[in-house]
Amino acid sequence: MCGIVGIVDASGVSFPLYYALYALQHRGQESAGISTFEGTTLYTHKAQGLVAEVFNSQILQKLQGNAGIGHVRYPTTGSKIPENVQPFNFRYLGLELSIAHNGNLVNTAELRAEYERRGQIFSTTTDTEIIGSIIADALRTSKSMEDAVRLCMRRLRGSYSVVALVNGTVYAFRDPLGIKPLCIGKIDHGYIVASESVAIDALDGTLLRDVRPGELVCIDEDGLSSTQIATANRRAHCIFEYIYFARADSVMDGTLVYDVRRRIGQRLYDAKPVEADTVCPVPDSGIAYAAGYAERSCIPFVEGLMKNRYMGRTFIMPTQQQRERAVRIKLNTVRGNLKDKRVVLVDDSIVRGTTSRRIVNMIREAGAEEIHLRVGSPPIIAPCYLGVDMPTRAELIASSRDVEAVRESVGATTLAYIPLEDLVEAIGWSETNLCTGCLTGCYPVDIPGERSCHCIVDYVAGTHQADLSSFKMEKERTA
Ligand SMILES: O=P(O)(O)OC[C@H]1O[C@H](OP(=O)(O)OP(=O)(O)O)[C@H](O)[C@@H]1O
Ligand SMILES: NC(=O)CC[C@H](N)C(=O)O
Ligand SMILES: [Mg+2]
Repeated sequence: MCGIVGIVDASGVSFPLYYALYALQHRGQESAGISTFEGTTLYTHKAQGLVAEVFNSQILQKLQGNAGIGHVRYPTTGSKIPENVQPFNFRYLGLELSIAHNGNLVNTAELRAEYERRGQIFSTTTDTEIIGSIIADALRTSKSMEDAVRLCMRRLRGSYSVVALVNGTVYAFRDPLGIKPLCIGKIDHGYIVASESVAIDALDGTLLRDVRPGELVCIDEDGLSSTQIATANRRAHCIFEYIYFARADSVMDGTLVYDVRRRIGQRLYDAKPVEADTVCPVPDSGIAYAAGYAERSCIPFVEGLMKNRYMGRTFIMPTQQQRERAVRIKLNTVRGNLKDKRVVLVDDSIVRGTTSRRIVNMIREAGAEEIHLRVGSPPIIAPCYLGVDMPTRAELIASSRDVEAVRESVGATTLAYIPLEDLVEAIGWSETNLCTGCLTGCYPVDIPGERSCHCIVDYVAGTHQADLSSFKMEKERTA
């Protein structure tokens, strides 16, 4: 679930890109990269590590130009090797293309084989390079960016929000189902597209609207324009973005994520009330849920776990050993707030069970009398193929256990999950407009061996609509 950003700003982009990536760090901790363009030169700096480790002001000063893109990676296809760090560059007779992607394709192998047969040489093992190859190949044969993106939308199966820098113009597009988020903002001297609105906030910008599913947005020195490339009969926004991935202060597809999580917390109490002394969140993402639960139950919100602020997210770490060790360093108990207490412990999700098992144990050792675990998502029973690194059923604690067996396995006194209908209502999109694959085992794209709920996608004979007025776009969003 990487983070992407694209900026055109008349006063230079490397520092704004850096700040935007900083705001998106929670979406990918493995590597970071920026490409900018000035004159005829494409500049790129990228490496493994956190944003603050990869860049410093000297490096940023060398990334010249008024247009650029950036990426933070959380690997889903292709391992954790330096070659797979984004953005990826493609150069051909004066064409300078750089590309960054959030999402995951499910037809990578067949597309790669096809392009290899056509003579394409690949230097990474990611799905993203395929997207770049399709675009570079189309532009090389003098097609327009609109045609190149139309070809992508016809050929790619899976999720993709993409930013591309083509000779100093920034393009952004979102798959026809809008699986991964992408939004547009106005900043002082230009425009920004980013995975989440917190990146726009970091630059003191204004969120204009989300990129529509199937839309191609173009930003250059003249401003912003947009073309609808494809339309679908439904959306499929990733439900796990609302549950875990997005920052609570982001507005995503029209909804403040904090509000969604707080509403879920309230409904969690309604679904299975319990008598207790304290409501305790599992930081970070359990906090908004616990706030809602405490509000509805009138049980005091008390922090029984403290998070070490220098630790990243543990779920998105690549190996189980790293995740296990990290949970203990990341979270510690506040003993005085737990001793002899009946505690409602609220978290957003139980995926592998690494976190819950460990902290239930820690809270019990701190002297809690009862631990009632409440979870802001239904049981996660099926893998994600579309951008979250939970690839097999075997690693998901709820895929082969019922609620009672999960409770026993994590050691809680009671355990309750939010029902899917309540989660969907709290989000505000109908279930048919959400991707619920990890909760239901039914996916919005065809995946061999899995059930799919079919979607119909139409390709629009796209006319380029100049749309330079931010006011007009704002009105559109609120209409
Ligand atoms: O069952 P598990 O496999 O342990 O995964 C679920 C946990 O992982 C996530 O937290 P994480 O520490 O990644 O990030 P956070 O600080 O944003 O909550 C999530 O919020 C759950 O707490
Ligand atoms: N999490 C993501 O969006 C990852 C993008 C891409 N699939 C990669 O693995 O690099
Ligand atoms: Mg957590």
